[in-house]
Amino acid sequence: MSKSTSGDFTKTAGWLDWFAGPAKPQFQLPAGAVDAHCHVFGPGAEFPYAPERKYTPCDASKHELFALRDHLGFARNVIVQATCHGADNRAMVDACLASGGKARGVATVKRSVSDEELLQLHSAGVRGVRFNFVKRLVDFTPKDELMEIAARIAKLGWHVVIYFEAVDLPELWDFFTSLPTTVVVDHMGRPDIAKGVDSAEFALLLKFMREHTNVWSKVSCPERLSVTGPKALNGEQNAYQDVVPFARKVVEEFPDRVLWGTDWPHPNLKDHMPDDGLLVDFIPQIAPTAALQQALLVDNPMRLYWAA
Ligand SMILES: O=C(O)c1cc(C(=O)O)oc(=O)c1
Repeated sequence: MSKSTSGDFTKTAGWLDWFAGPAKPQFQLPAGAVDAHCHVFGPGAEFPYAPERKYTPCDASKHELFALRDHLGFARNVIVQATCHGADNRAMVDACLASGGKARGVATVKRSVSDEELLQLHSAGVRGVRFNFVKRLVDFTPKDELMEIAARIAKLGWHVVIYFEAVDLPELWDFFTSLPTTVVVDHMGRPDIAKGVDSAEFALLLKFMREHTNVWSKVSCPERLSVTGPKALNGEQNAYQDVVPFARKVVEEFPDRVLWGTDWPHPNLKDHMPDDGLLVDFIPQIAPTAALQQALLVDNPMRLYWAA
């Protein structure tokens, strides 16, 4: 049965709901593992979707997120503000506050945010802001506005999460490299997997991380990036083979600056909805040793999100 969208909302046509009844992962997560990229959607009746949104999802509540966390064996979540909520952080903040210290957040704010609001976000567990440059998700925000926000949140010890597509990195380079904080790239900067791991496009992401030691990357979303699969469905233990060389390269070269997350509830997937249990089983393909797994899943996210 299709999942609902509550309140006065109708799901975007063709919307794929998150996978019900995920498998128990075969991969045993290390103790204290963090799902460092996931979202909550609404519920729309309680936390309305933003008027400026580009899609309307099915509801995906904090209760469902926490149940998934426990089922998969994660200890903690980092809840990233989804663009369907714009700069209204209430659903994300509510989830952080209800988590009993098991969730931190990444917010979206406008230049008009007050210092007091930033402090309230901090005490709810927010430790970063997200700047989004994916044109199908958001309208353009002037760079001077973003830089002003970055300077303000730097004082709180927060970082900036950036979401962009690989083809846009050259034009965003100067802006990204002048950010005054730790900078976390979402989903490896969305490389075009069909171009191969030796492409000039992916080389630019590696250069970005090599030359700028404040830059981290999430090695997440193989289900979004993969062209040839196989899909994380029906017990598949070797999913998304074409993404493995990309993520493994980043994990092995920058073991102290990588994060992993489910991306649940997987907004805007068009082809299939992965089984999140099998997505967890993808991790040892890209982080093959216990030391790499400990850094990726525990030490790095704890340093970035739970240091203070
Ligand atoms: O590729 C996407 O559609 C997507 C969207 C969002 C969001 O709407 O916030 O977040 C993500 O991490 C990925």
